[in-house]
Amino acid sequence: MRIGVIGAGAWGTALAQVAAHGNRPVRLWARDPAVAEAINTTHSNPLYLPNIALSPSIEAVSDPAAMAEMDALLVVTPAQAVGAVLATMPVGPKPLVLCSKGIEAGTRRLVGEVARAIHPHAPIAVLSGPTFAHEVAAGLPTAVTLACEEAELRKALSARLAAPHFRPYATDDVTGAEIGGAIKNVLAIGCGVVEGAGLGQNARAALIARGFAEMTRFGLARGGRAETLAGLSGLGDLVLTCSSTASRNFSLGVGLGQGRSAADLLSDRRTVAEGAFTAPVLRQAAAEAGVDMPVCEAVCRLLEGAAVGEVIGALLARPLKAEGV
Ligand SMILES: NC(=O)C1=CN([C@@H]2O[C@H](COP(=O)(O)OP(=O)(O)OC[C@H]3O[C@@H](n4cnc5c(N)ncnc54)[C@H](O)[C@@H]3O)[C@@H](O)[C@H]2O)C=CC1
Ligand SMILES: O=C(CO)COP(=O)(O)O
Repeated sequence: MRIGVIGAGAWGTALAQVAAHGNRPVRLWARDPAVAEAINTTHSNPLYLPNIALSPSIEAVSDPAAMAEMDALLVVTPAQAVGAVLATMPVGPKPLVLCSKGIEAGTRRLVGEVARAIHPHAPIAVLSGPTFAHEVAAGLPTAVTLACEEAELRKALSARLAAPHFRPYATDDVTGAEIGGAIKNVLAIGCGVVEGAGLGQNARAALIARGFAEMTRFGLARGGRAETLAGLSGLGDLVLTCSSTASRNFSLGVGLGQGRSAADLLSDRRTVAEGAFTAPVLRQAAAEAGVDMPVCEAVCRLLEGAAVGEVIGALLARPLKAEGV
């Protein structure tokens, strides 16, 4: 199975490196020809994944037509760009493996739903989990969820993408896998705020646990399964992203917690902090589904510039309730 990767940011490049293990040929599409040129000439991606030597069997291209020869395509652009980029790609009946984490603004569709609408003949899979790109690219042990409704394809993709340090766990719950990855980015911003404002470890653990209850409520309402939400792509990724400044979302939250504005923090970023885009869409999607998500709502308010003390105070002053989802 010849693998093509769409998107040469940190995660697309790391996934190309995984798929190229054992010197298997992989084609990596970069929007910017200069990025493709740098990858081909230096076998590295200094802009998005510095200090990692890439396999010479990765060939970078910037012409979408070059992806026509591939057997399966991994989609790894920022979530808000998936629709526009996929519309330019020669997909047809090729499987699409969605690796971006988010919900599309305006339509409130998960990335898999966006792909299905544009390429209705392409089978859909989702690869998601606790995966900092630089660790995966450095060959550190990593496990992911690989979701696909079609059993044969699920098996084939798992076998093709597995590597000695990279272990996919299979499920047919595509929706559940997508929802975990999208929502954890919003919650990670909240945990970063807790860190930046010095609110302590108890508060961070409370936010992770109550945030997970929100993720589960929303995931079940959209048709995902509880076991997926409690797995690698849900709880696993939530714990990772809520624990480290290696996360762009957590770091954004740290800045907010220190009193800087979202506009200021986002203005000097080349790399994507998906939670900032997902939060307002999630607020609408939750209202539409009738799901109460107070922690995600608090993150929206913080991104809009509300004061940390006021937002945390309002969260804590909510009526007391029973624990559970
Ligand atoms: N970096 C990580 O550790 C992980 C990231 N992800 C997800 O993968 C997706 C991509 O993230 P990264 O690779 O980290 O992003 P990045 O910020 O490193 O790079 C983004 C890439 O997308 C390109 N890009 C930006 N806007 C575009 C547009 N409008 N059209 C086409 N290309 C565009 C940029 O040129 C760049 O190549 C996100 O949804 C992220 O949540 C998932 C797992 C791990
Ligand atoms: O999705 C990720 C880890 O699984 C990467 O997290 P950040 O986008 O917050 O860096």
